Amino acid sequence: MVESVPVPALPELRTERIFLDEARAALARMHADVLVRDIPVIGGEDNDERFTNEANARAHQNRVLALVDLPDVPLFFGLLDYEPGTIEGIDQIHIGRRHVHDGSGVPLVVDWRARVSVPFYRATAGDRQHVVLRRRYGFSDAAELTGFEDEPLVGVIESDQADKFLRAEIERPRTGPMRDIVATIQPEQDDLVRAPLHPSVCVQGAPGTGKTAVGLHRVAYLLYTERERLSRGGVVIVGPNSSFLSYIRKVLPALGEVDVRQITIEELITRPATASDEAENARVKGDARMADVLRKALWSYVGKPAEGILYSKGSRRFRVHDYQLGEIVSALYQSTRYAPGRNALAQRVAHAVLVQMEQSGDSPDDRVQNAVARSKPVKDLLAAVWPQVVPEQVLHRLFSDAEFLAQSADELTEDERTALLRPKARGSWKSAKWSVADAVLLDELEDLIERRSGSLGHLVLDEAQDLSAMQLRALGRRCRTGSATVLGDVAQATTPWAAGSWDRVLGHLDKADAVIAELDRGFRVPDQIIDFAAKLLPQIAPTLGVPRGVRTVADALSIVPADELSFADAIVAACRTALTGEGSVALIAADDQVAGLRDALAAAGLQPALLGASEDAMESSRLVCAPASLAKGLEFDAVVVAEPARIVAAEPRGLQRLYVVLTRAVSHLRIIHAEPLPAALNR
Ligand SMILES: Nc1ncnc2c1ncn2[C@@H]1O[C@H](COP(=O)(O)OP(=O)(O)OP(=O)(O)O)[C@@H](O)[C@H]1O
Repeated sequence: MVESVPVPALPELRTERIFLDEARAALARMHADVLVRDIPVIGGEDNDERFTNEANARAHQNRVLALVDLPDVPLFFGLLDYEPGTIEGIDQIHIGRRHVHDGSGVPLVVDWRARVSVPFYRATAGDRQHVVLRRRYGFSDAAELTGFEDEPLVGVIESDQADKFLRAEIERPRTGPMRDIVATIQPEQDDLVRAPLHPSVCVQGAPGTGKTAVGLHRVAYLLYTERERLSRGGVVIVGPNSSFLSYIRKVLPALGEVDVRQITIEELITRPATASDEAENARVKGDARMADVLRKALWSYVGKPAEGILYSKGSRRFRVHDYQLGEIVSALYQSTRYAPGRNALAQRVAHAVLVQMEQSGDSPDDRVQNAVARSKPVKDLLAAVWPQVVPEQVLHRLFSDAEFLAQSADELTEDERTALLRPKARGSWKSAKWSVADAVLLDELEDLIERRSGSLGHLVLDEAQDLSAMQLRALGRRCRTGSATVLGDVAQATTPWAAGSWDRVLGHLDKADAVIAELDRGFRVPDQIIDFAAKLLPQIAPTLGVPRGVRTVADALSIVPADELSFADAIVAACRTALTGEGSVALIAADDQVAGLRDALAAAGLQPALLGASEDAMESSRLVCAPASLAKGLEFDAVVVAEPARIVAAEPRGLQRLYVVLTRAVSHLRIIHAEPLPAALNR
């Protein structure tokens, strides 16, 4: 949406407005038609029928929601004039967020995802793709059509129209959650949005290059082209925390997609955390070597049969010797998951008994074999050599029994093993408390015991640079046959357990075949701010180049020294100045400084909202106080950063955190400091 376009000759604008009204009316009719349409119901009560009926009802409900006309979302944003004869019967198409047709099925608005819409994003004067003219519309915040600008592609060399619109769109003041970029997707972004479902895609991108936007539009695109395939497994977007999810939650519904789960990894791995970890503890628990530790720990429950078994039927006795049992156990050991291995042991022992029954003249059938497998001697054998275990039991023993840990974790260092041990963990595994990192280990054990069934159709991982190897494995298990879109920036990896490189991330996720792409045009952040923040790159990500800016903004960056006494006043003054401009403002500070500074702002009458305190913090006030740990992925028109040195000192990867914090501003960044700036920024 661009408001500041020149208003063209009035009659044509009037014609366009009438067309917009017609399209709106047509959408309302489509919505009404779906509302009254009967949902097919299959008779019968078994699971298949119930599942089909539920799926039909859900599809109907989603269709109804997708056709709701959102009052502040324009129905179309562009138009293409094609050379006559390019598309049968139509020379002109309006392009919008979804398809709208009139009562007789004639398209009024074509979905941006359709093949014929591609030239809207790709055609240039040098490569017209049969387009004669591209039109872009401007709308008010209430979605009223205010004007349009035409970009002829015939008889011109190249035009910078697109850049003008892009800049206006980026700088349109923010009022809360993220909005879509469907009207101004750039060619390099469009490549990724429209990449096929398989293979998976991994995008490394500097701050503000549009990774999150690309991921969300890609989901909308894939749901358009592959809806059937994806509806079976579903699509899930995993984001770093609930503030971030709240920030992105409106993008897909605005694109007509209402059936995508957007959750944190903790919500996906559904064990609620009741304990917390020190950073070093969590780092070890997230390390890829833990997969091996858990595998060894679990399989160490399987023992060597000390004696054979005797099965009695009437007056007859059948014996399976210890060496025979040993051979069966060895053949099954680690050849399958733990629980099916246990079942197979019972069946194979029973089979050995059956063979003896046959040799003695009986003709036993499957029922007899099952009865033997469930008999007391076989049950006793299982309890002795292949006991039933649950994940909590194994993990609790690992953390509380130093000898057991040492046997299972020979690849960990002594210090790492010490970090895992809980000296006071005396009680039973049933009453043990588990942290977020433990939940991921329990998830791994669960899969080692019994293979997880089902697979998502598509998984989007945002800020994936922060995930541990063990988290990535857990995510990969949920998407075994589906594909993934992995988004992130290794320079923004703030967790001590971060996997480190995209090759490693993709390996742990079991998507090593993914295509790795890079976005390097930073749309969000003005050049002056990018160049300043990029001074940190040689220290935090020496292999990455400096992102390319696309715009400069007057007075984008100012650095204000203060002393301890005037520090809070300087923050208040900077926030006040920022609020004189349009759009959103954030004060970002080290987590332990936020409460005090928020009080100072409140005492000065500025009424800031606290990010993380409620889902709608970013909508409830123009001024938000953001703890540095929650700023990732977010953006604000103006940002005030308090005391960079405190942000750096707060955590092991403080410089990475500072890089994140410095790259949140769309127009203005003010840095207030009483302590010296970190050395890297003074270079
Ligand atoms: N093609 C575009 N048209 C308009 N705005 C865009 C475009 N691409 C990106 N932007 C804007 O740039 C900003 C950054 O986008 P986004 O949050 O997707 O970037 P990111 O790469 O995920 O950033 P970060 O690494 O900081 O999380 C958003 O305001 C987005 O709307």
